Amino acid sequence: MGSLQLSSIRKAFGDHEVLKGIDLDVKEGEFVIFVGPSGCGKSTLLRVIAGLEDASSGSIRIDGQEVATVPPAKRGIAMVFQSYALYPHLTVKDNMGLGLKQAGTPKPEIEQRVAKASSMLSLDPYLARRPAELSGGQRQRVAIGRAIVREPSLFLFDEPLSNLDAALRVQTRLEIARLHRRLKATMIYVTHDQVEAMTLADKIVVLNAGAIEQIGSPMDLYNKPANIFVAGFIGSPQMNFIPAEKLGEAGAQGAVKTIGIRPEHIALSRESGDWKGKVIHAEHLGADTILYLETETADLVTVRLFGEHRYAADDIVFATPDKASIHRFDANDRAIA
Ligand SMILES: Nc1ncnc2c1ncn2[C@@H]1O[C@H](COP(=O)(O)OP(=O)(O)OP(=O)(O)O)[C@@H](O)[C@H]1O
Repeated sequence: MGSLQLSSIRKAFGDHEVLKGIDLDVKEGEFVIFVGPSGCGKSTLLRVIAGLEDASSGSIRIDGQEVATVPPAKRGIAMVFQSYALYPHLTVKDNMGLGLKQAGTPKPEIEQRVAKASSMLSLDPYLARRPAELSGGQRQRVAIGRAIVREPSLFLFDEPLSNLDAALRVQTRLEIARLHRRLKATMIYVTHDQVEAMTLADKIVVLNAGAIEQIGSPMDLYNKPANIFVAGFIGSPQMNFIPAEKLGEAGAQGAVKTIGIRPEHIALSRESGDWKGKVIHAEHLGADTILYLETETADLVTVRLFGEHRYAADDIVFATPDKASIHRFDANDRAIA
């Protein structure tokens, strides 16, 4: 239960086409994450799957059944929103059970399903409280609990962690990962947080201006980005891009227009190396040191070194890219294998 196929999904608001023909195959039990810049259509795509928006054209099949004309409540989907969307006057327990009650589920079954979800999410101590008496993280767990009790075949999450502070985000992220392993349910999740995407997803869908740029596992996208957009979007700090002609490679390999090298794939030395440069800024993060260099070949090269290093602004250094980790792109920004 819980497979999803999207074919040629288009969505326009007036004459503004927000989704430009989306094809996607999600297998039962998969954790799929949509990422992309603000406004690229992530939330709209999720809302179309949920039935909260109608697609302008295209087909949506859940477990092989076309659902384009099936109302949201009948799609076997539960959605968790960034804003939690809890009822303030109801207790945690009643918030979690409300959907089942409205669907006419017998009371003993509601009790049993709420108890199970509550224990899974460590919400037992809070069942009698109202949302105002909970922290943001606890509220989001209640919203997730409300989704779980419905035993949907498909969970949809719309930036569920973005209202939480950094520590709670990590904790709730781990809870969602554990939940996915326990429930073995299909989950589709929208985020603009790369770390969430890289750590939770079986499969990441990178969207840009209403179209899919690439679909792949987190490590596929990191190691084999299909184009400059994906290469620049996945990985932080961002990959360095250098016009090939500046490196003298264009002559040797005519099709190569741009060279990409990730900051963590560049070695640094004070004595010798491929590119001479000057440190214009150094960020000492403890676990990492991030250096921004001005070099003869590129205006700005970002280098990420593991651990602490004593480089400072104005130091003269030599940077050497790891040859095996270089990405090459053609004139259409596509990766050259
Ligand atoms: N109801 C609507 N009416 C008109 N335009 C809309 C509507 N909903 C979304 N849009 C537009 O569609 C585009 C995609 O919006 P969407 O919310 O899907 O993007 P997103 O990728 O989720 O962005 P963000 O990361 O900022 O939430 C935007 O240009 C937005 O302004």
